[in-house]
Amino acid sequence: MQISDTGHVIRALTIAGSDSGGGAGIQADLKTFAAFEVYGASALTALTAQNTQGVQGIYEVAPEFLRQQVESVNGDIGFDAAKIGMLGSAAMTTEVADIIARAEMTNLVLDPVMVAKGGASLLEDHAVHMLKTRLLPLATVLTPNLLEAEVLCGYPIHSWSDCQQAVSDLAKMGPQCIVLKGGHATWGISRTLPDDANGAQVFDLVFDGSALTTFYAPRVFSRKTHGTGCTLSAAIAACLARGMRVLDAIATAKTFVWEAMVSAAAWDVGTGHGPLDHSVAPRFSTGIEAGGTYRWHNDGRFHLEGIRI
Ligand SMILES: Nc1ncnc2c1ncn2[C@@H]1O[C@H](COP(=O)(O)OP(=O)(O)OP(=O)(O)O)[C@@H](O)[C@H]1O
Ligand SMILES: Cc1ncc(CO)c(N)n1
Repeated sequence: MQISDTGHVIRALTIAGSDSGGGAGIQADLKTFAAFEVYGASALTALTAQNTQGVQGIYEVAPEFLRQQVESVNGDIGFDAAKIGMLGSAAMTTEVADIIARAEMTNLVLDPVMVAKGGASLLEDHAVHMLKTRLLPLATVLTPNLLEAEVLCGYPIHSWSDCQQAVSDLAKMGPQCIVLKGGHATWGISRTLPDDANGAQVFDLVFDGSALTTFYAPRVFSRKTHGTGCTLSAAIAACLARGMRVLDAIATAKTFVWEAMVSAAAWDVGTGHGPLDHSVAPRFSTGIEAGGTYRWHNDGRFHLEGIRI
């Protein structure tokens, strides 16, 4: 376990849904915290009966009981960072916003989970307004995928300039930093990316309110992508808990997801969209500067474009 300068064990809290299949949600978050040697606590918003093929059922937790879980953790263990994942309902979204606002929490990573990989809805439509107005302003880092960014912005995102417009509009809603995840970019959008002729690159576009930072990594051609978003946001939270700068935390988290995806290609869990391998060792990025374009190199790190290695 990592110990802080003041001598306490570094802790992170996940407020999210349970995935019985173990690949996404709370389970992915706790495995990720452990990989980063951060003590993980959890508060469950919902239980899903889920596997690599899809979501078979959802059992909602009462919002008051979510509050009780957070109070139990906060009153005894505490946490240095938190991540929010699946919220399920508008009532739960409001409850979590109230809890977070009152806790005056720093280091909050908000993954605006809306739909599972198989297509099941994980957020009521009318919760989106609450998410936008109550939770986005409290986020240190917001991590929408393309579909989630489209819902939050209210327009389709079909090109690189749409992506730039979207992160700028999302920043106006209050989060300090936005990571627009490009994992779901279709071949069409990939062709419109700078310097990507055949969609072989996956991009993430980061905006901190003043500068755009772009990360490119080689696309991993794998069906084992269940829980990539949960793992990314949990890894960012773990890195923030450890005291890392936001951009270094994002680059480190991306590296972890990429390595976990590549490693998972070697084995099978379930018959559908398999989970990642959370047992890979994190590789820490440092010195990532706002405004740069970073590209993955086969030494396993992101390098600033134009710099010889
Ligand atoms: N095929 C891929 N190859 C390499 N990196 C990928 C791939 N798919 C996703 N990623 C990366 O994984 C991270 C999560 O992105 P993604 O767009 O899949 O999130 P998500 O849709 O929220 O995930 P989830 O399915 O868990 O909800 C991003 O950093 C993205 O760039
Ligand atoms: C519980 C849960 N949270 C988030 C996701 C998104 O991957 C999922 N599939 N299941």
